[in-house]
Amino acid sequence: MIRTLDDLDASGTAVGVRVDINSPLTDDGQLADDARLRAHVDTLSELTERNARVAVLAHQGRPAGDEFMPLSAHARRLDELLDAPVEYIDATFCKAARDRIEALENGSVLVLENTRFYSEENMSFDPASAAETHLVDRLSMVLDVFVNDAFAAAHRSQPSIVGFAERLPSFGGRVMERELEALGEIRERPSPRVYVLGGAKVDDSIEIAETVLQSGIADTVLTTGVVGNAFLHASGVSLGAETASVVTSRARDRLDLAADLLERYPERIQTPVDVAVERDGERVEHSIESLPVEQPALDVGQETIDAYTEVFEAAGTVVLNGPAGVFEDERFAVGTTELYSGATDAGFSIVGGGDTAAALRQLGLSGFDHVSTGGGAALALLTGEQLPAVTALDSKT
Ligand SMILES: Nc1ncnc2c1ncn2[C@@H]1O[C@H](COP(=O)(O)OP(=O)(O)OP(=O)(O)O)[C@@H](O)[C@H]1O
Ligand SMILES: O=C(O)[C@H](O)COP(=O)(O)O
Repeated sequence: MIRTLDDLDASGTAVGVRVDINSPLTDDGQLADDARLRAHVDTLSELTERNARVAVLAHQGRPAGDEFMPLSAHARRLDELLDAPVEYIDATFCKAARDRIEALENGSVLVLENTRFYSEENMSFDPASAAETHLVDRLSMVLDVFVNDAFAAAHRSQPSIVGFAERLPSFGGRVMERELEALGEIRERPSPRVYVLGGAKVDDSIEIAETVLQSGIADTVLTTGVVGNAFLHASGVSLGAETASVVTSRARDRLDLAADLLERYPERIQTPVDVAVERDGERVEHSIESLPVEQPALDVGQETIDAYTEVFEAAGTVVLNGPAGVFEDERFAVGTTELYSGATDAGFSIVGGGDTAAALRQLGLSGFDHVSTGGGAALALLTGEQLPAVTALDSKT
């Protein structure tokens, strides 16, 4: 069990808070979505209301990526979202940054610059080595305690995620606490547990299917999206050249594993029984028996939706990751809309995945028991992995 804000006497202390506000950006570097910022409001407000001096640490994008940007827009948005004053400095751990932290008034917030502007933050370290990095070493001089609220980056062993717990009294923030509570005890959630794997990360999803089936975390895996097409292809269904080419370009070396899983778990993996394609500008559905067709399969069809919805009705827990079709096009958002809505009928429904959460907002879907802020971190927990951030916090409790 990690220590939480309930265990922290925050008043007057300088608290370093690692958050994950890595967000989609517009072409001119503005925030396209602020969901991850809003998620951290509880933790940050609680600390400022309790008179702490708060230094926010966060990353945005990856080096050389399109979204590798300063955190100035994030700081402006946090200033709007929080009642406390929020400042920004384009430095992370140099003397100027440390002086600003020391000069902070109780109850105010300073957003430090993108941690990934510094090379060490883009590498993996064990906690003891992470504690020796320049970022952790220098910030530890001016911080009294550390709060890790960055659940969505908890699967990374980067200095700002795992290093501070070696140097400072460390606690999990409210996002970290809530996510671990909802996702950490997946084996305790009511069965049958059903995983719906869609989207386009085919190799990852095939591996997840193997882990959750083998470990018994999932009773049933339902496949949709390109993942569903990949399982169909692996089972020998001739989908047509276009769909097969999307599948093989996405699944580099895991199609054999998909075929193997279908043989090992014939009763526990379901593949689509029909698909939707575009013909003359219209959505047209085809049963699997009537394939191949020339056009690419862009969504699951109505019979698949009905069959999967029936599985949800008897499910104790449903975990969904990845859209069921090309939801960006209204004609092919049917599978995603209906399956995600149907899943809310299960005893407990969990949605994970950064793009998935964006799809839900775009399609106006809600009513889930838990929508995770994490993509990779959520899936890592839902396949039973131990997260480095949690190990670091745990070891110091
Ligand atoms: N049948 C299909 N053919 C082509 N593309 C598809 C199909 N079904 C879904 N997609 C695409 O998959 C993409 C999303 O897949 P992705 O695996 O990135 O989702 P995610 O798991 O929510 O993401 P993340 O793991 O990054 O949070 C969407 O852009 C959607 O258009
Ligand atoms: O968006 C995410 O999943 C997290 O912010 C982690 O980002 P990363 O995959 O670039 O480490």
